[in-house]
Amino acid sequence: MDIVYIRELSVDTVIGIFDWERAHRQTVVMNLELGTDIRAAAATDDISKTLNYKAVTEAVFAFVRSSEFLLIETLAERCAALIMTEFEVPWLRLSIAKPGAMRQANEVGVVIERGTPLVIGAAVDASDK
Ligand SMILES: Nc1nc2c(c(=O)[nH]1)N=C([C@H](O)[C@@H](O)CO)CN2
Repeated sequence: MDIVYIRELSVDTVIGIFDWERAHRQTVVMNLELGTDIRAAAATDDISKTLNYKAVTEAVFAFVRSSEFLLIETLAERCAALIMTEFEVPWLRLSIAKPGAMRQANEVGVVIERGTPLVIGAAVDASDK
């Protein structure tokens, strides 16, 4: 499986369980690893044959910016569903961090993996040997 990735996507949004968090936007930082098969795009040099990271970045940015969830778990799950549905991504790993949410820590957050990794290439069958 190949991966198209987006690192350190920063978005201002309403997120959190406390009153002050409902009143002030905070920055969340996202990392995305998106399972794909890049071979058709590489063979043709054609953007339409790959997972366009610009399109994914813009869609995720717009969704997160307009969201108002309490938990980063909910935000992560909804972003995963959006990406897998709109961009036909079969597998992804996604992290969301809230830098500065905790005085004692540099950042806190969640990492989720969803879907089934793509298997690329012929499987080796032991009975063929
Ligand atoms: N697992 C989680 N724990 C906490 C969350 C969260 O979204 N997921 N949120 C908070 C508060 O909103 C926090 O960010 C403020 O300090 C606490 N724990």
